[in-house]
Amino acid sequence: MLTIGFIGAGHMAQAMIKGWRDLAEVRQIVYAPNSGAAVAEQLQIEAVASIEETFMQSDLLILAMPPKALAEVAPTLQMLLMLAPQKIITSVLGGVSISSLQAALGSQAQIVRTLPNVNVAEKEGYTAIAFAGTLDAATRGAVFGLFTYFGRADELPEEQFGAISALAGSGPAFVAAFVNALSAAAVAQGIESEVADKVALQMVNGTMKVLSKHEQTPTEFAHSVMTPGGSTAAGWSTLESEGFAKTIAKTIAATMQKNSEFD
Ligand SMILES: NC(=O)C1=CN([C@@H]2O[C@H](COP(=O)(O)OP(=O)(O)OC[C@H]3O[C@@H](n4cnc5c(N)ncnc54)[C@H](O)[C@@H]3O)[C@@H](O)[C@H]2O)C=CC1
Ligand SMILES: O=C(O)[C@@H]1CCC=N1
Repeated sequence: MLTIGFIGAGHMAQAMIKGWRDLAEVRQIVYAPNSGAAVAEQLQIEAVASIEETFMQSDLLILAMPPKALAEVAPTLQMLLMLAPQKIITSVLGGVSISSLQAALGSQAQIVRTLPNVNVAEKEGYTAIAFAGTLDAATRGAVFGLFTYFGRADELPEEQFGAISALAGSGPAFVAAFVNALSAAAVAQGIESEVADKVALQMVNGTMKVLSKHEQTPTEFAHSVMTPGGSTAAGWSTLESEGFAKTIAKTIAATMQKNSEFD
């Protein structure tokens, strides 16, 4: 039995717990100062009372608190790691590099830096992974296997984590904003809100399925919808003249800028 222990019980921890909960031979436990017990009860896992207890019971510890809480949590973990240096510490802290984690926890710590997204809850996640030099090949393979269980995972150079965080980590929020904007625009044209939400979701789901077949690039696909001289082309032209691509580029840049401030 492998025990995975979470420090932090927020949105990301909960998504990971859901994604892994039907994995045979895995037990999940969680610690968070105020919400741990309630989250554990809701997700039917075990709550533990302290960082020490989480550490001692876990084979793999997931740091899933806000990046700024690392300074608070690290001294306890650093001390515990002196007693059990083999524990694998997997961080999901946005923007926090392996070298910062090593500075906080000790240079010999077995650190994995990951960047999952909330879609892991439905096993449709994306996770970027980088390993500290201290991890052997077998451990890297085992951790990689856990993250591919709930979606796609790639080992990527840390320099790419900022852009990937904006794209894959924050991206679900931006896609949700797009769905919401489509639905709101239909409501403004007289469609009932429930109907607009349902139609927008079905359309986006269908589009993603077709695009995922990779038979056309997104641009080719868009052009296949645009009947020459037709209505889609008129809407597309407004999308371009109103600066849709520029807005997205600025959104990604602002997300990356903030992410870079956490290290
Ligand atoms: N939400 C997301 O989509 C993603 C989040 N992340 C990372 O996951 C981490 C958590 O983010 P969210 O779940 O969104 O935040 P959240 O605010 O939903 O959850 C944070 C959790 O950490 C706990 N916490 C706060 N201070 C703590 C401390 N000193 N010791 C132990 N636990 C503490 C809180 O009680 C809460 O359970 C962040 O580092 C974030 O960068 C990474 C990728 C995606
Ligand atoms: O908003 C954040 O800072 C985290 C990192 C990626 C998604 N959520």
